[in-house]
Formats: sequence, structure tokens, C-alpha cells
Amino acid sequence: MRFPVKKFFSYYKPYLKLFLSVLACAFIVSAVTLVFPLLVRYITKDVLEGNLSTALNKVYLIGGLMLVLTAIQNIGNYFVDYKGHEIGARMESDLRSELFTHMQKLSFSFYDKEKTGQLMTRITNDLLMLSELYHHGPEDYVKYLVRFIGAFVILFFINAPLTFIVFCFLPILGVFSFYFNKFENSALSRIKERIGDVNAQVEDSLSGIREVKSFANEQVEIEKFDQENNRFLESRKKFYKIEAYFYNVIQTFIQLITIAVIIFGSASIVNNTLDLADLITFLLYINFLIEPIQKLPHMSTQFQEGITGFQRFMEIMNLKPEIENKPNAVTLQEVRGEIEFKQVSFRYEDNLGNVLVNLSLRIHPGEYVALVGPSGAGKTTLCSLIPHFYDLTDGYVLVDGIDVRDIDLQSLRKNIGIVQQDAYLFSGTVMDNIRYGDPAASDTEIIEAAMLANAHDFIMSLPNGYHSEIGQRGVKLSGGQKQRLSIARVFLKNPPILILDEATSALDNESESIVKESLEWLARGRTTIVIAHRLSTIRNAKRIIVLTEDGIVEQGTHNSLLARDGSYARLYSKQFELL
Ligand SMILES: Nc1ncnc2c1ncn2[C@@H]1O[C@H](COP(=O)(O)OP(=O)(O)OP(=O)(O)O)[C@@H](O)[C@H]1O
Repeated sequence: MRFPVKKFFSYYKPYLKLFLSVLACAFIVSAVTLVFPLLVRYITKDVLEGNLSTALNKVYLIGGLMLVLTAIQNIGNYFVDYKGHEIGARMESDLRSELFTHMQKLSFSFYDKEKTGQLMTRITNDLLMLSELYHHGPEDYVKYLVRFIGAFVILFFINAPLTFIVFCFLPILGVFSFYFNKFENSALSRIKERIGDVNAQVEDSLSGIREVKSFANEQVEIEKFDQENNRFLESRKKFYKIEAYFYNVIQTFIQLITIAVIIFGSASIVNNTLDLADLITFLLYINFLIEPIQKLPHMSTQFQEGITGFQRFMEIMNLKPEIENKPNAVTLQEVRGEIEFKQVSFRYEDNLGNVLVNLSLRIHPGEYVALVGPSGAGKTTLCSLIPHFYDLTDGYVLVDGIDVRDIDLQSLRKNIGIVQQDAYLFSGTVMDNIRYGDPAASDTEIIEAAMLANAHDFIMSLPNGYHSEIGQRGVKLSGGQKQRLSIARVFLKNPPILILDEATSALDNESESIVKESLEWLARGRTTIVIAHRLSTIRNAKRIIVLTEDGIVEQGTHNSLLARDGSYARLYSKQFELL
């Protein structure tokens, strides 16, 4: 992929004026910093030449000037630090919200392949690296370039041979710094890996705390944790060793440069080719030449990390959602709820086998059908084609006679309610979670929906009723309670088409009967497809459809299917044996 230079710079656009002011300020601050040694030189020369009375007058003047320059320098630095970081943070926030918005549009097929943890890293870490480059990069280049070039020009005019001697050392310093940076980076990435392992270990142990306690395996967990914790400690020790070693080698080297300047400078003073004021100036400027060389490897790492962060950002931004609205997509009006699969074939990926082959099925408006079959036959897959979560490989899925590919996605999905076995609840209150079914609903409508879902009584028994926080993923609720909240959500949404995907299979008998009752109310007057594992739960369905790897092999009522003594009868007797 060619690096999208234009796109990279486009994120500066909203802050261009402020950014240029920050750069100008960084330039001024660096230029001002260069003036100080010159002022020292100016005074020292007067003192050395014995003009003590004029020197004293100048000291006051130059002292005043230094105060003014210090004020300019510090105010400038304040502006660069504050506004520079602010620009970086604002750009990062823009990129993050652009990425999140784009991720929301991406289709299921994308999320099937990506790991949530990895995606979170893209949203946090990658963008942090990028924002560092965005604001520190140009700022550092301006700062070090001005100081380096400025110091070089000034020193060159003061004494070219001595400048040349300093320059002979710089490449060696560059090589040292390069290796230091390389070792430091690999030690740092080891630390990052190890802290990741520690976090993973903590997450694993704490998420499974029930298992830990029920197996009385606290000691096992402590030992596993200690192992990771020690590895983390070792990686940090190694890092500090490398850092202390290289830092001191570099410092020694810098001192060597200073000593060389003092020796050659003193010899030049003896030879009358340099005076003491110039030597002092030299010593004051050395750091201006050394610092950029020392920082160069760090700046190049920052550059690489930022650019990689941007490339990873663009990788996702360049992904087009597989499923998008067609230009003239139809908005569904009054939906009757007829669903038809016409010679449908489907596979998840090109290199995977077909899950559904040439399948045809018509479900009438308001009909209640049960879908049964062995695990992996494709029941969930078939249902996920109705809301157009995936694109068909072949054939048609029609809702009220319209191809789902021609229907506006929002209007299609607003007309379909899905209740799953593992209902996902968001962190927030009970009220917030039910309102998810219709963000515009009033509190009264939410309470009505909860009543219909048999959830009102248990909600009222919670400490803060509808305003109770339910915790991440509803940890403070039982499976049946979570399920009833998710049903209340669908009541509120009030869709004409309903998919119940094994909605009661994880519940105990008592919860199941309450949830079943609310599901029966929910299904009234809607086209309903129930995916059921426990065949006892759908015995009364008017039509049971048996889906196996060979497609739809049987359809009919419970009794008629038992009488056929085919796949359904075999599934049924297998479950009966297990009971
Ligand atoms: N996102 C996916 N990517 C690739 N393959 C998938 C994906 N989801 C399901 N499959 C595969 O498709 C096939 C059908 O799965 P599906 O979940 O639709 O079956 P099911 O009949 O609902 O099974 P169960 O009763 O166990 O829930 C299985 O072989 C499964 O491994």
C-alpha cells in the first residue's frame, strides 16, 4: 500500500493556524536559546580585554536582556507544551471517533475475523503513537534543527578547526545512540509484552474467580500470577541495566568531547588562534550539537511508530463495509412479515464449504415456525440472513416480497427483533438497557414493555428499581432476569418479525416457564421463527422445520413428524433418551 501522504496531513487541517503558531513559537524559543552563549561571550570578551568599567555597564544591560529572553523562552515553551499537546490530543480524538464510527459500519464478516482486544489496541495504543508523532514530530525537528544549524554556523565562524574536531566525534556518538535506542526499544517492547501477560493473567484469574474458589485453587492462581509477575520484574531489571549502561557510556563520550575541546582549545589559546571567551562559548554550545544527534534515533523510532500507527488506522478505514445500502434502497413501510428463502446457498468465506445449499422456504405473515436440527446444521446462519447480516452466496431472501439486498438496512433491521440465548446487556441502568429497543421511548412505555416481559416485579425489587445499575454484561442479574430484560427491549422495539435463537435453552425450569410465557406474548401477532434445541419447547408449533446438513429434510407438526419416523423422530428420541 502506498503511504497516503495527503490523508496523513489532512488531519492537521482543522488546527492548521494553531499548529503553525506552535511551530513558529518552537522556532523562536530555539533561536532565543542560541543567543545566550553569544551574550556570555560578549561580556567575557570585554572583561578579558580589561574594559572593566564598560563591562560592568554592559552586564546590567545584558542581564536585563537575558531576563527578557528568558521570559520569551519560558512563555514560548509554555505555549508549545500546552497547545502542542492539545493539538495532538484533539487530532487523536478526531481519529478515534472516525475509526469508531467506521467500525460501527463494518459488517459481521469483519468482526468474525478480528479479535476485540486487537481492535481496542488500534483505538487506543496505535492512535496514541500517531498523535505523539503528529505534534512532537514537527516540533522536535524544528527545535533541534534550528539549534544544530545555528550552533554550527556560530561555532564555524568563531573557530573552524575546533568545530571540525567536535564534528569528528558526532558520527561515533550517532552510532552509540543508535544502538542504545535499539536495545532500549527491544527491552521496552519486552516490558510491554510482560505487562500484557500480567494483565491477561489477572483478567483470567479474576474473571474465573468462581471456578478458582470452587476448586479451592487460590494457591495455583497465586503461583501462576507470581510467575508472570517475576517475568515482568526481570524484564524491567534488564531494561534499567541497559539504560544505565548506555546512558553512562554516552555521558562519558560527551565528556570526552568536552575534554577534547578543552585540550585543543587551550592549545589554540597558547598558539594565539583562539581566546578564552571563544573557548567558553564553544563549551556552552557543545550541547547544542550533541543533543540532536543523541535524540535522532529516538525521533526515528517515534516516526516509525507513528507511521505504523497511521497505516494500521488506514487499514481499517480502507475496509469497505461488505453490506451497505444500495443507492435507491427501499424503506419498508407497513411490514406484513412474509419471509421467503429462494434457492439460497451460503458460505461464510470463499475458502470454507457451503453451510446452506439451494434452500427454499416460505414463512407466511404472522406464522410461528420452529427450526430444529443437529448442531452445526445452519439454523442460526439461516436466521442471520433475514436481517442481511451476511451477503448471500446465491439465491434470494425476500421480506414482504422484496429482496433484502434492496431494502434500507436500518428499516429492515428495525422490523426484526432477535432474542438470543446469551442476551447482551450494556453497562448502565435497567432503564437504559430496555430503552435500547427504542431510544425515543418514554419511561411509561418502558415500564409497559417490562410488564409484558414479566420483568416489572423483579425490577421493582432491585435497590433502585428501574434506575439500578446492572453492571457490565448484567453480572448482578440471573440468566432468566437478563433474558426478560432483553425481551422487554424487543417488546419496546415492537417488530413484526421475531427470531428467538435458543432463547430459553440455558434457563432452569422455573425461569424457563416465566420467560416462555413472556416470549409467547411477544410472539403474538408477529412472524416468529424459533430455533430450538429442546424439542419439548416447540411441541405445539404449527410448523416444525427440520434442517440438517442436507438442507430442509422434513416439515410438519410434532405428531406428523413423529409419525414419519425420520430425522425429527430420531432427534426427539435421542433427547428423550438423554432425559
Ligand atoms: N462466523 C462464522 N464464520 C465461519 N463459519 C461459521 C460462522 N458461524 C458459524 N459457522 C459455521 O457454520 C455452520 C453452521 O453454524 P450455525 O451456528 O448456523 O449452526 P446451528 O445449526 O445454529 O448450530 P447450533 O445448534 O450448535 O447453534 C457450522 O459449521 C459453523 O461452524
